[in-house]
Amino acid sequence: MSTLNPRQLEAVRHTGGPLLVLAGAGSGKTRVISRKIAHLIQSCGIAPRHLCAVTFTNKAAREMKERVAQQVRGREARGLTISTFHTLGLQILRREAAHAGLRPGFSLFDAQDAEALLKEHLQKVPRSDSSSPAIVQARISRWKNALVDPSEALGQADDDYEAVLAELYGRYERSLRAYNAVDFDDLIGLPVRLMRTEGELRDAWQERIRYLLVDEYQDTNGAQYELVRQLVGPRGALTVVGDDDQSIYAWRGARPENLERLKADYPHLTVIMLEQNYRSSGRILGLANALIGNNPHIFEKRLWSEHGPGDVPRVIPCRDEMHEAERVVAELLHRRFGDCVRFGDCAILYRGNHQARPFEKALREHNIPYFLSGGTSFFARTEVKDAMAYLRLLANPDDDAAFLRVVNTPRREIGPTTLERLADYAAGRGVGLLRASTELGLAEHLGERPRRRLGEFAAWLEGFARRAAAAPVATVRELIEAMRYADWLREQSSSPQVAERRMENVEDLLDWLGALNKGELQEKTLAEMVNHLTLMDVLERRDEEQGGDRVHLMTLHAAKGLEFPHVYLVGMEEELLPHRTAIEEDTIEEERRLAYVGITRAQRTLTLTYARRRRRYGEVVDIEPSRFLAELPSEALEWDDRREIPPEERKSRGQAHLDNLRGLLGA
Ligand SMILES: Nc1ncnc2c1ncn2[C@@H]1O[C@H](COP(=O)(O)OP(=O)(O)OP(=O)(O)O)[C@@H](O)[C@H]1O
Ligand SMILES: [Mg+2]
Repeated sequence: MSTLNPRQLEAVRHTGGPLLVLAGAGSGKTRVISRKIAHLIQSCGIAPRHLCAVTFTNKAAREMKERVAQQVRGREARGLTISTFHTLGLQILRREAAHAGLRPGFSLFDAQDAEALLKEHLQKVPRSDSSSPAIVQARISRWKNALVDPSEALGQADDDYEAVLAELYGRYERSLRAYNAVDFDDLIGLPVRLMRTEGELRDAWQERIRYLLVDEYQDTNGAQYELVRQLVGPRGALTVVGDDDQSIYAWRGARPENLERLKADYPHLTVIMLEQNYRSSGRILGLANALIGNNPHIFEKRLWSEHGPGDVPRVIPCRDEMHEAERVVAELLHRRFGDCVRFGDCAILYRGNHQARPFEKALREHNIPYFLSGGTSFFARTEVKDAMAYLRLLANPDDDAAFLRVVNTPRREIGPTTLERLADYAAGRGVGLLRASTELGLAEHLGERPRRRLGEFAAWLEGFARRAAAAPVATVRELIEAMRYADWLREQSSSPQVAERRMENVEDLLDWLGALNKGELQEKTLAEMVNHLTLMDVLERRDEEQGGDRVHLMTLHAAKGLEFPHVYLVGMEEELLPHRTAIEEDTIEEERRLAYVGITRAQRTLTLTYARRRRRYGEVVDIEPSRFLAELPSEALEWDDRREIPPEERKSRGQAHLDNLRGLLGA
């Protein structure tokens, strides 16, 4: 407890009623949570299994576990739950599956699976075919996050289009249930529904979770808010910490007003504000305060720091995105070999994932190790998931999620209604979908044509499965060829080059399988090889996560809650940060908060960069520096490389803005 300031200490010791810690970036909110967990176990005698802490990402959960482990010895912490909302929801659903109408072993559909399901329905519902599955899915997700069910959605629809979407929502839900599957939003929504309708079940969970702590509370959405309320109940054994200035998930239904709503829902709420920042040097903090000062505020906050002023934050203008990447890489090399800074202490943060590419290229060219968070891993690629699903199904005919993934890949004209009836029938018989496809009893539920299509598919696949037992790798190759997967990829991809690259990924997977089969694992069955590959995926990810001395690359959203000694906030440009859609939709404040999150990740140095030209949708366009640069106090920034802009270009579109900035700098 010695390293907590008096307000933090008060927050840790306050266990008598609900508590909100409302404070700016780097003020030790997350530290309060991890210390409080230790306090509740060690001083309040609450058994760890009755404690639950919720964080925003898996990475944050891992870090929190590490922080707690420093306070509480392994044995003492047994049974403690530190997880994301989704993992907590999954844990609840696993226990209460039957109450939620799910059978054990239900599948979890990721966004891709869900979109594929919607695509099928889009072809069936009149007037819906012009919508993209992603847009429909986003709408459904918003409904689910607001705890609106399909019939309510239909009731609320005020035009035809909304009504069509609500209808799609209903069909989507029925399919999910028929497949014994849930999607990500259900992980929160279904537990909430259960707690609302089944008093005993809710009481049991309230008994189980005697104290709940929530980090990054400003980004909870309606469903998550309600889950917290149900779990906590009248006892109010709750600590939440948050910062309204870091609310950056409005687009996913997060509601910073949930901070205010707490006061209404818990009249005895205590609010503690923290004002000392322990993370950043004074100049960096000054920039952050100045920037966020341009947003209106629900709660006024001031942050101060005892650290010295530190290095002056810099701005580096660059010619284009490649130049930007090279400049940053040159800086990194300089830090590494000039200042003996670890690569792992440096982070490159950007608005959108696509911005990572030039950086990856430049880092590779200079042999700088890096770790890209949130990029698409090999095993998350559609084509690799397709091939893996075929492998899984060959190895285990009962793998229903794999069956659903491949039954229409490539297209086999087997519609959602057919699949739902098949799922109903299979559930009644207690067999997997693939087996059910060839059973005679199906005739009572399905017409002749759909039954024939299903039967043909199943027989075709079973033929391969039999041969796979003796010669797994060769058989899988044959299968990929027999279904003309390469042609399907060409049909599905935006260009022949993309299709080719995707086919190469499939080839890579097959090569990998071949190597496994030849190597020490020669005797292994297909099932064992598949499990091995799945495990490799897990291992690879874990390796990435723990990964040595590497530069971090991630989006601003992914950087929330983290800190790095040296931060490069790149692409400080109009239409990038703030993002173009935010400019169009007038949601600049959220973009400003995003920039604030970026700046406040930095501990010792902060470097802002922008490109004056950038390739956008295949065209090179002139770019203006971000308005947020102009909002920063000029005396607090060092402008790099002023010669960068040749005089003849001074009349370019971005010039007015630059002149403005220069004026501020007195240059
Ligand atoms: N009382 C303290 N004494 C020394 N260091 C502290 C203290 N409180 C917090 N810190 C350190 O300050 C840094 C920021 O703390 P923490 O991550 O908990 O802040 P936060 O409020 O959760 O930030 P964010 O809003 O970005 O999530 C951490 O490195 C933490 O260890
Ligand atoms: Mg935090």
